[in-house]
Amino acid sequence: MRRARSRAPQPQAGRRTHRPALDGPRSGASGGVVHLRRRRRGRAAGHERGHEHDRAPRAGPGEPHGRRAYVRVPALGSAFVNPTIGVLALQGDVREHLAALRSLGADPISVRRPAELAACDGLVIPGGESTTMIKLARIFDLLEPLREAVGGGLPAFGTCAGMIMLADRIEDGAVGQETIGGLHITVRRNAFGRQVDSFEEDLHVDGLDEPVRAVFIRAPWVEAVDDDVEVLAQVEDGPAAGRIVAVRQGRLMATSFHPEVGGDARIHGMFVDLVRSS
Ligand SMILES: NC(=O)CC[C@H](N)C(=O)O
Repeated sequence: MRRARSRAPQPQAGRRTHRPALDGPRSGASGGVVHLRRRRRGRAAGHERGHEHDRAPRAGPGEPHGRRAYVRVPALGSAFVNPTIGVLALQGDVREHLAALRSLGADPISVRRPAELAACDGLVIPGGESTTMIKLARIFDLLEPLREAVGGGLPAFGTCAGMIMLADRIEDGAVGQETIGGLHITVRRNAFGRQVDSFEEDLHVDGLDEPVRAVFIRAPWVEAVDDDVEVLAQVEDGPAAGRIVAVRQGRLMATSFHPEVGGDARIHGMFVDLVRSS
């Protein structure tokens, strides 16, 4: 298992640094204005990077006791280039996501502990089995940190079981099945049928010029979306035509299918761009 990263300060261009929290815009070293933004809540909690100077002082008045506040100081004029993107590694096809992210120049890490989650600029929740994944998240004390991180604005991308994990509401879930939530959708679990009903289809995805070969494996579909959710793709053929299978809502993305399978990293590319611009 990879541990939470603990590195010496790095001079690399584009590498993000953490500085004590400051309010409001302020002059940058080269005369430009650097907007210091408060670090997202979910990622401040349980933060355990290794260096004292990476750590912000304890939160000031008005902040919950013990919460550390962080700010991000982007290099002037450049988005951060190699974002650290975690893949929730409790169960499922973690390796395929790590490979896709690596091929895009992101810095992927496996996430099994709160400290690893806190080191992420974005998070992928893989395909697998959502009922198992959610139980393991509880057992590993990750469920609340995940909810706090996603609710606090951490960019997240769920595929198949990962879509279920991000959904606010489930139809046909296991009894009492919980989710991380955050994505304002109702997802229908196993909507296309059983494992033997798995299929592939060329799918047009909003934002991509050419269709993707979408692999559906005992997949959910999106039964309903709130107004703030953008539909990126719908099934084009067959009895399920019109069903919503890819969505975005702010910093959250989800697909019913598995873009991590088949060597086409364009949808991961959309997510990496989302992380870079967040
Ligand atoms: N391929 C998948 O991720 C299947 C999802 C699975 N049916 C679930 O409910 O979690």
